[in-house]
Amino acid sequence: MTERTTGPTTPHDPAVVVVAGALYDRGRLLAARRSAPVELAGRWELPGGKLEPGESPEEALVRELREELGVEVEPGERIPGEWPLKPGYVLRVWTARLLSGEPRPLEDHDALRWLTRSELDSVDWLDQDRPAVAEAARRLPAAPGTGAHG
Ligand SMILES: Nc1nc2c([nH]c(=O)n2[C@H]2C[C@H](O)[C@@H](COP(=O)(O)OP(=O)(O)OP(=O)(O)O)O2)c(=O)[nH]1
Repeated sequence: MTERTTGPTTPHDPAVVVVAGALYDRGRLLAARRSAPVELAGRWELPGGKLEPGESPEEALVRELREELGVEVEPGERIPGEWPLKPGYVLRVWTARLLSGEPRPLEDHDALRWLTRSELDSVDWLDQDRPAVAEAARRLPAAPGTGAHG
């Protein structure tokens, strides 16, 4: 897909909102490795994309995860907070539950991994995503059958 090279042009322009999903399945969180643009390629993120005009964040999330991963998801709660990305862009994160399909890196990504809480540090997250991932991890349901709590 095309990459916008500029964000808002004046300080009064609202930031572009990037909606990303903390997609949970069986006690694991989905991490996606970016394949583009070059400055982000190879680093890991929460899949998602830009909110389009007239769309709710939940609609954007469902659309982006369908396009990028080929799955249907049900958005849950917003994870409180807003994280700055490049100038003029902010990241907001919603939890999401997999309804159908097995995620595949169809667009923007070249690898996916399901991570348990103890595996979260095993991938090289984008720096700007780390606080969001930490918040997402706090909400990670315990893996079934582990007896783990908290
Ligand atoms: N989706 C997503 N993008 C992120 C994260 N962290 C981060 O810096 N970004 C950046 C990468 C991109 O510059 C921008 C989001 O653009 P995108 O390329 O994923 O969104 P999109 O599908 O709507 O874009 P486009 O290709 O249609 O232009 O935010 C993240 O966790 N998730």
